[in-house]
Amino acid sequence: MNAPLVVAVDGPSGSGKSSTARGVARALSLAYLDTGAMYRAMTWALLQRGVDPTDAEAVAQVAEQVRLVSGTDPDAPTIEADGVDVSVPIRGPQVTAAVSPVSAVPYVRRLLVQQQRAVIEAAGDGIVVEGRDIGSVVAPDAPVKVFLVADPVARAARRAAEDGSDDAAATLASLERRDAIDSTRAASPLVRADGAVEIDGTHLSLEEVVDRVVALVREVRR
Ligand SMILES: Nc1ncnc2c1ncn2[C@@H]1O[C@H](COP(=O)(O)OP(=O)(O)O)[C@@H](O)[C@H]1O
Ligand SMILES: Nc1ccn([C@H]2C[C@H](O)[C@@H](COP(=O)(O)OP(=O)(O)O)O2)c(=O)n1
Repeated sequence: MNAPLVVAVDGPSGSGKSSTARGVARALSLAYLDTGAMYRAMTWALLQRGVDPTDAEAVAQVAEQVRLVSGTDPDAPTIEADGVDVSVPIRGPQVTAAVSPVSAVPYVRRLLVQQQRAVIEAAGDGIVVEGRDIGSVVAPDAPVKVFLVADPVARAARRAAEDGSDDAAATLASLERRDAIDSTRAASPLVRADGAVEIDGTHLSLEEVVDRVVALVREVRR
């Protein structure tokens, strides 16, 4: 059996990774994996257990107990932690504020990268995987790698609209704080992977971004 086709979509917060990856998966009948949801679900489970997310040693000690299950249907992605559907609470402000330090802990990354590779191997025809280190660490051999960027002000405005917040300045500050931690951490920082095609979605519609990625996939499939 051939290895599944992997489409890696990386980029900073709010650049459009989830929407683009789901759109591409739908257009090409591929599976979809949101690795950010896994880091968020891990963070949720640690907070539930009373672990201080900035205490790297405690985080590493408890992380192994957490059982995550990711559903890969782009029309209805799911994420469970310890048997609980956490799709809603992982988007809340407590998890958003705590996820960057948790995802900077090398042991957490080792655990989750292992699980992500298992999901990729189990994907039939192929899978669109989105996150920060997919093209650089999780699937460096992916034949299609996209680095999606957008102007921070546009990213914050989109995210604030999505969250129903009228405080775009606060959203921008939170997003820039997370960008800074995610890009400067020692373990798998957000970088443009070797061979990744950069797409700037600031002035493109979601459909245009999806079409560009679909075209990249069709090129490698020819
Ligand atoms: N090219 C685009 N044009 C306009 N809005 C977009 C575009 N791409 C994404 N969005 C919107 O921006 C918000 C954040 O997108 P999302 O896919 O969640 O980003 P990420 O996964 O990178 O955090 C969503 O509300 C989404 O609908
Ligand atoms: N492959 C990944 C995916 C996400 N992360 C971290 C970095 C992010 O701050 C958090 C949350 O990721 P998520 O993609 O849900 O964040 P946004 O929705 O883009 O704001 O997880 C990571 O370190 N590696």
